[in-house]
Amino acid sequence: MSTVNTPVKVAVTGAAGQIGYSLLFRIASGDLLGKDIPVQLRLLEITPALKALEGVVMELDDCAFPTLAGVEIGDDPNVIFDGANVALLVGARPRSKGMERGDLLEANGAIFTGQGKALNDHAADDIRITVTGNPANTNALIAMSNAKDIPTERFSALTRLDHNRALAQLSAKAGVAVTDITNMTIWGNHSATQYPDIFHAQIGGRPAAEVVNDQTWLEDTFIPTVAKRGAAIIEARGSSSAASAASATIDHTRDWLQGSAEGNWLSMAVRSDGSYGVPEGLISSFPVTTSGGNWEIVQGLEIDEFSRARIDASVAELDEERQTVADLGLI
Ligand SMILES: NC(=O)C1=CN([C@@H]2O[C@H](COP(=O)(O)OP(=O)(O)OC[C@H]3O[C@@H](n4cnc5c(N)ncnc54)[C@H](O)[C@@H]3O)[C@@H](O)[C@H]2O)C=CC1
Ligand SMILES: O=C([O-])CC(=O)C(=O)O
Repeated sequence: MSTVNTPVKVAVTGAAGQIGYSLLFRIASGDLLGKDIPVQLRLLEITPALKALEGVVMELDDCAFPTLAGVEIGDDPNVIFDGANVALLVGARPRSKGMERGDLLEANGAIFTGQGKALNDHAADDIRITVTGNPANTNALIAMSNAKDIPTERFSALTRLDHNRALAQLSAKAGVAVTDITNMTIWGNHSATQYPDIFHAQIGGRPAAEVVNDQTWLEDTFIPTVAKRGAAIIEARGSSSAASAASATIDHTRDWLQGSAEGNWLSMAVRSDGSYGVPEGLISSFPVTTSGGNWEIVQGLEIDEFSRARIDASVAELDEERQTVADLGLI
């Protein structure tokens, strides 16, 4: 992606927002690309937020990060995405009072059609795109559909926060370190319908569901806690997850670029090729392995009836979202 002297260009949208405030400093300090890779940040915001963003840039300057090779800011995606090697699409229109799901998809549709086109026309040939802004899966679908020259496998949406939340809940229940758990999977949509699957997860090499051996906990506590964690954070903190979302955005994109660990897999929402009965073309979360900037859906997992019903429910929601944005002419 870069020689030692050429900075990697990382574009971040919604850079003056909450997630941006946690994310930018981590990228600038080398957590995304490595401590010896210079990075140029290219930060996109809407015009009224540019002044706040200037303040964030002043703070980035004041950190004197050795890896930070420059910062560009602006409100035109055609300029900010120019030459970008990595794009983290965080900025999105939040749901406001009285807004229906369809309204939210429409409001974000305008953002992600424009950004998809701008990426198509201006990003570097090796661009990798992570969508964090909600509704993340369908926003990624919109951007992908509006960037016809970018290979579809370069688009992904974030379910790593859900994956990390699932690791944390399972490690607490089983009394093991998160590092003892492998092969966690989030299936489907980044929404309350998502399915965190511990039937294929392992704890110290044994099936996690067997180690826990508590179906009631799985159904009544684990799955709803993970799936509704975003709402619980909003309830407790008064605003949505930001530091953990930034951290997951780094984990997701770093592991995509640098490769997953041998013997483990990750959850990423990527374009379905029809695997596991997920309709082709939907951006759905799967177990994936990564290597050299590419991902592959893990094949051959046995899906029992319990898991099947939950995967199908989340995928049905994604299908409905796709239909809504298709009806709006966004894809
Ligand atoms: N996928 C996931 O796991 C998670 C996703 N999220 C989502 O991430 C998004 C950002 O969250 P926060 O940073 O907390 O929100 P925020 O409201 O603090 O920041 C969003 C920023 O995006 C900017 N923005 C809006 N439209 C834009 C556009 N067209 N171009 C560039 N920037 C634009 C806004 O001006 C604002 O500064 C939200 O959609 C949130 O729901 C949040 C947590 C987890
Ligand atoms: O629920 C929200 O609005 C924020 C989010 O996506 C999460 O924390 O998972």
